[in-house]
Amino acid sequence: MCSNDVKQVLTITNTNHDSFISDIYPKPCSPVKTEGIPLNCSARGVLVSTVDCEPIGCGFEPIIRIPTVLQGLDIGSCVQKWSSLEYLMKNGGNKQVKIHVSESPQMDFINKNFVYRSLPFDDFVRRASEKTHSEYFISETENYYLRALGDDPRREIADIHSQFPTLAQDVKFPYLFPREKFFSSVFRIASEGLQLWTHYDIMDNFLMQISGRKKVVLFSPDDVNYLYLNGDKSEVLDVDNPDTDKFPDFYKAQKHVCFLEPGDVLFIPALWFHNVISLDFGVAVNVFWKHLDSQFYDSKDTYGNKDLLPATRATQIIDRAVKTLEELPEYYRTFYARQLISRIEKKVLKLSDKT
Ligand SMILES: O=C(O)CCC(=O)C(=O)O
Ligand SMILES: [Fe+2]
Repeated sequence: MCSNDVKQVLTITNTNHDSFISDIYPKPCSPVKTEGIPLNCSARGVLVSTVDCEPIGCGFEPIIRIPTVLQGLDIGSCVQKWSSLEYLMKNGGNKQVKIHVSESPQMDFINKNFVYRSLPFDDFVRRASEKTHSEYFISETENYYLRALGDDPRREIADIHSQFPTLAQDVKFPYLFPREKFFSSVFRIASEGLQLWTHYDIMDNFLMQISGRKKVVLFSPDDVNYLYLNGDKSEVLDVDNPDTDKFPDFYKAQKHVCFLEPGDVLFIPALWFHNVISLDFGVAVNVFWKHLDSQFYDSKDTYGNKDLLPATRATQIIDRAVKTLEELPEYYRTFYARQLISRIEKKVLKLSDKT
């Protein structure tokens, strides 16, 4: 049987930002003015604030835009303090949080094998940290996952400074991107063994692992056709043991794997798929930022998971085209459908006639 090619994610272990930056950006280039990004931003702002490796005006030429584990960054005292459950519970308080609860440790968004419930934050932390529960919703071995939201999720963007101000004092965000591009900071707390569905996000992201270890499997956006997408999620949840009858092309997708320890920061570029397994009970905070000009993003999207506006518009146009093709008899429909597909391949993907 064919299996996926596996690559280790690049890890950068320097503890010093500047030398870390110069490892990645060895080639200074002349500043170029780019809208939205101040010319005088520090070298730290360079790493991930651009797309397609274009020079962005900070005197460095970005050479990578791939997932990277950054070790040795100073992300604050949370790494020491939050290893104590008592500390986390006391300083997180008892505000209600909405959580995912499932019997299976493999949480599946597409088949919805979980329920949403609410608990006070401190009770949730205690339950998520234990393997069997005396109080439970479904069963005494149920699994928990928190993806924190704003207090009024339809209006408010998740930010630990607003929703968990006391705990937020312990966290230093890795501002390797311009501060004004910041979008949200999200608490992620999971039971041991929990596997989170394979999905992509539309913004660049630093996933800060604060306590517990995690295995992350990533896939390049170039492999989208092998990932059996349903919205922004892949139908392939069990990436290490996929159903090959259902997902025969999945083995063609290259896996990029890394293991995160407390204190590690994983850069997940926008559109890179990720599947996350918590090897221990663990706490993470991730920071999303708008690396593109703000006009690309839906301003009403408080979750930060809506596709970019032109992508949404293009999808709607294609849906209309499909509906219009349905007016034709099948013989004609397939003929024109093939032509439309090859038009997109030629004009957008720049594939030649032969490919
Ligand atoms: O670590 C997790 O729980 C999920 C992380 C994630 O999906 C993200 O940072 O975008
Ligand atoms: Fe994500």
